[in-house]
This record gives sequence, C-alpha cells and structure tokens, in this order.
Amino acid sequence: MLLGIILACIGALALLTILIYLYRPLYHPKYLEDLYDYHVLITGGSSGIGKELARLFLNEYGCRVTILARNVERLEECRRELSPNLSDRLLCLSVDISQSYEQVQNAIEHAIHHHQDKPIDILINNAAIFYARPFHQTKPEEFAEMMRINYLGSIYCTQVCLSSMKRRGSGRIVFISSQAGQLGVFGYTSYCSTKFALKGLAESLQMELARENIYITLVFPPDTDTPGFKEENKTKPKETQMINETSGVLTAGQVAKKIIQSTRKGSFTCSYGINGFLLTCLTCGAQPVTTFSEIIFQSLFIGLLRLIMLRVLNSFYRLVRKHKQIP
Ligand SMILES: NC(=O)C1=CN([C@@H]2O[C@H](COP(=O)(O)OP(=O)(O)OC[C@H]3O[C@@H](n4cnc5c(N)ncnc54)[C@H](OP(=O)(O)O)[C@@H]3O)[C@@H](O)[C@H]2O)C=CC1
Ligand SMILES: CCCCCCCCCCCCCCCC(=O)[C@@H](N)CO
Repeated sequence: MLLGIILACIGALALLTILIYLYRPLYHPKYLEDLYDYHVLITGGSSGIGKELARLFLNEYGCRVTILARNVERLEECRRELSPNLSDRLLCLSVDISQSYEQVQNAIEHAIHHHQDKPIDILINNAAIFYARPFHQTKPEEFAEMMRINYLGSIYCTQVCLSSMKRRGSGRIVFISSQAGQLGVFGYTSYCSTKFALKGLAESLQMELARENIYITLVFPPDTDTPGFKEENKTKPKETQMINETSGVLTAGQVAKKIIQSTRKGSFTCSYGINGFLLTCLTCGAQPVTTFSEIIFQSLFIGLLRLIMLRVLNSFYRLVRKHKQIP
C-alpha cells in the first residue's frame, strides 16, 4: 500500500517534470536593472502616453531620450516642460515618421550623433492617430493614412533601430497597440486594423529576434486620458464610448509606468486591470510566453474566458442594436 503511494507520487512528479520541460517559457529575457544613460527613442513623445514615458525615462531613470513628433510648437513646449534646464539629455526632433524610411533614418542618425554616438537601446513605437467613426463614414484615404502612421511608421523606426541592436546583441522594442488591438469595436474599423497589424508584426518579429537577445513588448492600454483621447471624444459615436467604458479610463502616467516595467522584464505583452488581463489571456493565440504563470493561466482558463467574453459581446451587440432606434 505504502509502496503504491510512493510509486504514484514518483510517477506524478515525473509527469509534472516532463510537462514543465515541454511547456517551459520560450525565452528568458534579462531584467534591465539600471537604465542610466540608456538611449530611449519615443515616437509621439510630445503628448499623452509618450510624453509621460519621456518624463519617466528622463527624470526617474536618468536615460537619454529622443522624441520624434511632427508639430514643432508642441515639441518645444514639451521640451520646456520636461527639461526646464534645457539638458542635452533630451532631444526633440520634428519628423513625420510615416513619410519615408529615409526621413526616419536621417532623424535617428542625428539623434545618435547628438547623444554622443549612443545607439538606440529602447525603441517605443507610440505615435499614432485615432478617431472613431463608422466604416461607411471613413474615407479610403483615411484608412490609408492611419495605416501609414500607426503601422508603417512603426516599421520604419524599427528597421532603422534594429541593425545596430543586432550588431550589439541587445535591445528592446515596444509597440503600443490598444485593447482595440485585441477585439473589434464599433467605430474602430480603421483603428483596430492598424492595431491588430502590430500584433502580427510583433509576433513574427519576436520569433526572428529571440536568438539576437532582442525582446519585444506589445502594449494593450484601455482608454487613457490624453490630448488625443480628448480629441477623439469630440466625435466618438455613443456606441464606441459605451463599449470602451467597460474597461474604464487610466491616466497617461499609470499607463507609462507599466510600459516601463514590462519593457525592463522583456514581457511579450503588457495589459491593464482585470479586464485587460483577462482579455490578453483570452486572445493569446500563438503568442510567445515568458513566464510559467502565463502558461498555467492560459491553458486552464481560456475555455471559461470564451464563455464570459460571449456574454460581454452579447451586451455590446444589444447596445449597438438599441442605439439604432434612437434617431
Ligand atoms: N489615449 C487612449 O485612449 C489610448 C491610446 N492608445 C495608443 O497609445 C499611443 C499614444 O496615444 P496618446 O498618448 O493618447 O496620443 P496623443 O494623440 O495624445 O499623442 C500622439 C503623439 O503622436 C505624435 N504623432 C502622430 N502622428 C505622427 C507622425 N506621423 N509622426 C510622428 N509623430 C506623430 C503626435 O505628435 P504630432 O501630432 O505633433 O506629430 C503626438 O506626440 C497611440 O499609439 C494610441 O493608439 C492605446 C489605447 C488607448
Ligand atoms: C473576458 C474578458 C472581458 C473583457 C471585457 C472587454 C472590454 C473591451 C473594451 C474595449 C475597449 C477598447 C479601448 C480602446 C481605447 C483606444 O485605443 C482608444 N481610446 C483610441 O486611442
């Protein structure tokens, strides 16, 4: 009897070891302890989430920061706010990242030169435009423009930064997607597509880069109180607004803080709050994993989460139908 129990225990242990071996995290990024003097490039760093990221990297972590955005006045204002003593550790450059690879390349070369030839250690692809509008009211050129900025702009910046990251065998690349990059939402046909595209990009690129010691973080914020969000709210359809409210509104500072944490860890995903966590678990698909807790949670709960999501979706569809009756 005792022998039977011992054998069963050994058997269970062996099975567990095999399972743990078979289903181990795919890679183990090194935690970035000390970010001092890191060169961080933030696209769209003159406003909202990007600006909070710049503030933290600059003032809390002692990084060298380069910001790329278009509007010169906004850049100048941001420079005065983040670095009143006009430190040369912050460089603000005016460039439209969606125009061409060459323009982005020139700007980044200039930034590297400015920061004593320090290549980019962390790239944050944050710049984007967004507005919510039903499909039939969105012009074809608007689809193209959003894709050019939100998706192609990220490609250009990433391509420019990658060659030196590969040479040095280190680097972190962040893509700011959105919860709207995890599920389709009324009014976001153009925006969701650009954010879903980033997910395909991030997954494929991580598979190419794991052997280079370069790690990607894909960020899924809910609504965040930023100048862009205020602008979006002026014309946002009621349906979109009500659906988004399910996940609440965060401050740009809250969002930025967690982006930095996840980037230091090298986590593939970064999400917010309980809804964000569940949504990321539900939509993990074939994403890479970096921790055992993700493996366990995802494998045990996805079925249940699907059922919960169907209930939530049902309420969204009801809401959309109901609004049709109001003239
Ligand atoms: N706020 C929210 O509710 C949420 C936002 N997100 C995502 O977070 C990111 C930041 O959003 P948020 O802080 O609200 O945005 P804001 O609109 O407040 O700021 C956007 C920034 O991007 C810059 N930018 C836009 N187009 C270009 C371009 N072509 N070239 C260079 N820079 C550009 C803007 O500067 P300029 O116009 O001068 O170029 C600005 O600095 C975006 O990717 C957004 O999709 C995700 C979830 C929720
Ligand atoms: C099983 C789990 C249940 C989860 C519930 C899911 C709720 C989804 C809400 C969608 C929110 C979309 C926010 C987009 C914000 C954004 O990107 C714009 N502000 C533009 O920037």
